[in-house]
Amino acid sequence: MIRLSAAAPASIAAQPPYSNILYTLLNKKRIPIFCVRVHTTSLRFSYSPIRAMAHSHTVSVPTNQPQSSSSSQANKQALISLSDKKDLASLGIGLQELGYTIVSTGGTATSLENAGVSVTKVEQLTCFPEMLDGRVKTLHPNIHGGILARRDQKHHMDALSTFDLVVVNLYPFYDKVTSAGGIDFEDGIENIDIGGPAMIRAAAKNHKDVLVVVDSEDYPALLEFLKGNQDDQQFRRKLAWKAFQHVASYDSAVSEWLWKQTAGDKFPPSFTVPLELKSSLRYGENPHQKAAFYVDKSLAEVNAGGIATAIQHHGKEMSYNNYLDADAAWNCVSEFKNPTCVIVKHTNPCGVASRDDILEAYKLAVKADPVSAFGGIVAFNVEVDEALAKELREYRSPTDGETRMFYEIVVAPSYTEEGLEILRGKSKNLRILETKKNEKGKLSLRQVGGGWLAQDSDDLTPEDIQFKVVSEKKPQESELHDAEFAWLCVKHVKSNAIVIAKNNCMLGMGSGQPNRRESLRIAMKKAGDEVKGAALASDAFFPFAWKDAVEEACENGIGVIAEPGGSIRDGDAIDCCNKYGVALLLTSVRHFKH
Ligand SMILES: NC(=O)c1ncn([C@@H]2O[C@H](COP(=O)(O)O)[C@@H](O)[C@H]2O)c1NC=O
Repeated sequence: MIRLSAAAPASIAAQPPYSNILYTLLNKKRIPIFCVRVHTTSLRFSYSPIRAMAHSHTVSVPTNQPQSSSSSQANKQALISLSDKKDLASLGIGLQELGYTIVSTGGTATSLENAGVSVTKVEQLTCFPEMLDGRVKTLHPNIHGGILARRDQKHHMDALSTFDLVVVNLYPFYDKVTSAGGIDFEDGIENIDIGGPAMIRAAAKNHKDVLVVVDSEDYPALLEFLKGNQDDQQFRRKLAWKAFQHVASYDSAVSEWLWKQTAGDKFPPSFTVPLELKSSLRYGENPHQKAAFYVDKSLAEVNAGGIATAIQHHGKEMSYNNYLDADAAWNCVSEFKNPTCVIVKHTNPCGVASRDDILEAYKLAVKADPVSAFGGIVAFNVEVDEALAKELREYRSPTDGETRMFYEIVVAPSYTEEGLEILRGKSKNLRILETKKNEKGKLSLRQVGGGWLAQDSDDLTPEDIQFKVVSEKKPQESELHDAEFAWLCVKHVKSNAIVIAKNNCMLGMGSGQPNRRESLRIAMKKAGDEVKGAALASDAFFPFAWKDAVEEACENGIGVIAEPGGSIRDGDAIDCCNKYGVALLLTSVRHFKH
């Protein structure tokens, strides 16, 4: 072993990674390396005065580095560090053919070598082995200097071995913390990648000269780009944008997970929602509005079900309004335990029916408001089989008994093969969606000008609520059941909301009126004669009773009323119901939907 002097062979000193090592050793003394033995094919060095960390290492001279056929790629260097090694071999071979020197971390280097690609190990540049069980591998000036050096600054470039390409993907933190059975805290911490994001950010910052790739889908485009002799800053910028976005989403998952570990409030002082483009839409709510649909990639949304993750089996592409309506229909139908059909128009359920026989439920849901149901969204909480699909295809509108019902979308948790085939035959445009039941307990976010409102999703169902009888008339078992059914429906109707229901079927509803009395009148008109003895649910209390909504409902023969109560005139509502012999139930729960 000899002490290295400034007289080290110039031929070796000029070659990366030796230029780096020697630069470090001789000029800048950035790390405490003490001895280097120079062979024709290796440098042997030892470093660190700390006994526990003393090492002796041999660095091989990469004698078999293929030379580029294209002179523009000669002496180019790529840094590759990948947890997900998908398509690594083809990338490595492609880069090697282009004459790139490849520098890699442990597992990545092994995979590349197994694929017959020559690799320089990161340690050869850092003169330091991976330490702290992989917590520190690439966090070293020789790596980050090589990524961040500006080509137009001489003092940046002096004796630095630079990287032209950085390909990194990160520890699979997201997959680990969302895996079945979860992950314990210590494992979660160890799966937070530190060195990877540092390299990605450095390369993305210096994208003018350093290409950065975080997604294996981009390997083919990268190789094509490198094969061409033309630079394209737009390509580089797009990769840099993707790199920062990748790290931002990664960090948002880490921070979301960590916040949960603090047992902190449901509403953190700040948080980031990672969104991924699912599709660009033809237009927004109206044709002059451009639009796109994004899937929420938060940890809270993993396997949470819902319309964003639905599989579309058939039909025209989903539109902006289709998503809103399908969401409303699915949210509503998912809440029912018995086989149920919900038909939605403009986000309001206009038909809801539950029956053991889903065919019957479907027909009753249409019958509730056949005019509105036409062109609506039909949702089921049970599988769509051949018989149901035939009914959907053939059923004629009860308004004229002739026109076949037409729908924009059918949503269900599953379809039989036969059911799907029949629905596909109904229309080439009919969108057929399959999705999973929504999870409860999620945060609901909604945009207003300049901000977002966050709240718990409204998960309360009649089982969670006490229907307190406050009238002299006690409801019969069937009336109580009707009130509960109406209650579950009214929760999904836009305020002011009134629903009239009987025998597991919505008979009429009034939605979105600026006064409750108007909603009541609309609901009663739709229910017609069937209003007699039916249940009425109101999403919020009645501010007035006499000569107002309560009395009007009683006069028209409503059998039972369910409302939250809480008005200073609750006494009037009770007196009014007592006068007309109507049962009045107070729920103490309001279901505004704005
Ligand atoms: N700490 C470091 O210096 C470091 N440098 C690279 N990594 C990560 O290590 C992974 C690759 O490791 P390997 O090549 O040993 O399979 C990559 O996901 C990369 O992001 C690191 N690990 C995590 O922080």
